[in-house]
Amino acid sequence: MDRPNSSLFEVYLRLRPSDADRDRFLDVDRTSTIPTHITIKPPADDKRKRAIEKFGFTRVFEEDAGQLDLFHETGAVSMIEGVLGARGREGRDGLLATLGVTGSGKSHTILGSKSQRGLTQLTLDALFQHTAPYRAGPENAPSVFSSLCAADVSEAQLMPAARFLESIYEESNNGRQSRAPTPGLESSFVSVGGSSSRRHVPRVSALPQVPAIDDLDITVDDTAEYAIIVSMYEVYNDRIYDLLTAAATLGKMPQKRRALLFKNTELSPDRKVVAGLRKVVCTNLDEALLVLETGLHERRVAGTGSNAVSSRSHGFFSLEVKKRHRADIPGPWSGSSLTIVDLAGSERARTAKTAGATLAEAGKINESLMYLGQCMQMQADNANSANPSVVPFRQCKLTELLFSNSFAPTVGHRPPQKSAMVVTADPLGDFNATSQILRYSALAREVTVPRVPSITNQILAGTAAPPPPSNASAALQEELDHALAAIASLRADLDVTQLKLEDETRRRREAEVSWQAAEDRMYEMEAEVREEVWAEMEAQMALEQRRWRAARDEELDRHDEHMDRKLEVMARGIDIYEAPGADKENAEEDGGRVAELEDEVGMLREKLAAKEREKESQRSPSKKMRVLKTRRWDGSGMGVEETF
Ligand SMILES: Nc1ncnc2c1ncn2[C@@H]1O[C@H](COP(=O)(O)OP(=O)(O)OP(=O)(O)O)[C@@H](O)[C@H]1O
Repeated sequence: MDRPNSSLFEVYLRLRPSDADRDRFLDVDRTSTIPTHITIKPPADDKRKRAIEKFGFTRVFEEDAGQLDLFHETGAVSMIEGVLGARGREGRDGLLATLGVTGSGKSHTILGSKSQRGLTQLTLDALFQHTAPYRAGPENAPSVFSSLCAADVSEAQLMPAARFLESIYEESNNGRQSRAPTPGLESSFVSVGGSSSRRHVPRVSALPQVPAIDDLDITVDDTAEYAIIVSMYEVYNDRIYDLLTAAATLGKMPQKRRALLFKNTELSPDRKVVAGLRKVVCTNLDEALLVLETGLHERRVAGTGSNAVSSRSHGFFSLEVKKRHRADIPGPWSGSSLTIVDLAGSERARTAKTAGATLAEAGKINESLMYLGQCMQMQADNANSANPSVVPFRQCKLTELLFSNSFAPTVGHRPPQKSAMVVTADPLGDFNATSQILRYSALAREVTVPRVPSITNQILAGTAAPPPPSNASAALQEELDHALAAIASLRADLDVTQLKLEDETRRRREAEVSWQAAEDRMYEMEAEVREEVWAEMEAQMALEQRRWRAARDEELDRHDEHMDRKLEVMARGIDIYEAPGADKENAEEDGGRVAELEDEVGMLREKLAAKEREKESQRSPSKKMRVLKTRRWDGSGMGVEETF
């Protein structure tokens, strides 16, 4: 079984020492000087009758391997040289991650323990040691700091480490007037008391100092000057959260954390970056270690059934190395990042004794690790394939963060990131969970030594049937080998499919619930809208009615006035006619005139009566009416009586 020629990730396996009182299920193949293969055999009482499987890695580190072995042999040094960049050249991004079952030693490897430093601390130490003579200094001088801010491509908020650490100290002290001593000087921080958010910021001298890396040979570009910037974030429930911004709000009211985007920015068309992070410019190792401790404190941890302090999020620690040409007028800054990732434990949701939010978290963790598994499997298959398939890394935030920059960019000439994964395993731990991780992370796998099933034993032993001829037995054995290999491969696929199915089922249920809620809300909204429209229509109708009545009344009033004026004129005419002293000669002539007027009055009376009837039928009862009630004509003259 050969390892693939090339893959996106180098994959290392580290075995952790264990004193558990169990059978060992994992053995290292020692046929080569540098071990690269292991075999796992299922427990003797395995009901599923699984075969023995063999897996290949870039290298296997056995239980006695120390932190320095890992540091030297996993390519950490060449990654450091990568971010520093060759003389006159831009650097290359690097990514170092750990993957494994909960409690298998991921955090121990990457972050160390109480007594030992991990790959992160060793990398920081190496970077600060070797860039010391070439660092732009002082990094926090206003001109350097502002040029670093201007050169940032990720919409970040940069802050000098001293200010960042001071702000945390003061804030966590609930506004008490005290200043944090400058980090790096003897004992940076002491216990912070007097508030409900009491916390202890570690003394640098209390952090592990071993192993040391004094004799390291690292190539640095001596024509350049450097600056080192630290940022930390986590992927929690498929969202990216800044750990340093959260740390800076300690002691304040808890705020809703803002999820960040992983994207190409205007200034970063050639690679994706986490946008909007808080980044801390560190001038020395102690500052960087304190920032790391502060971010780690933020990272969510909780006791689960599988490990007392299991990481519930995928933690990312990013070391950005800024570089520019050293000259009287320095050149522009370029930057490369070395990202160190502590992946969450892969305990299965159903085996972890978790509940509520923790169960949901376990679901998300398993989901993202399942997608990671698919990507890892695909990259291993692709490495030796003439027709490589597309690695499906866009399925979740975790795989996007890990894989997006692993391919040559379509814009610019930036080399793709160099990546390494350290898979950790406990050879005396949980066989099912460990074998699953090994299956999808290994660079090569095969079923080499099939377990002979009991029926085969019987056939070969000749107890159940007459012994077949020896060549027939060999053929049968070979056939069984193939069958078992096929079964093992199908089983691996089944595991992945089962996880996928569980995930799909959960998603379907969630979708159904939200669909139902949306439908209910829709009905509610429809009823609300109907009521609103109805009320609006009624109001409009009432308004229109009022307007119409007002217009009608106005019209009637105008008409009444007109009639009144006419009657007045008529009455005045009659008065003139009856005036005393009119001479007799005019009487005859006037008689004719009176007859004419009488006719006209008759006509007007008829008209008035008609109008009156019309008015009666239209007039509103509330309206004050003027009614012409009676008119008398007594033959000796005309009289009009008005009544109201
Ligand atoms: N190589 C090792 N040598 C010594 N101790 C180890 C080693 N690997 C792990 N341990 C110890 O085993 C315990 C569990 O390890 P660790 O916390 O690193 O597991 P983990 O895989 O990170 O778990 P989780 O996923 O829950 O965070 C720790 O006490 C750690 O110190």
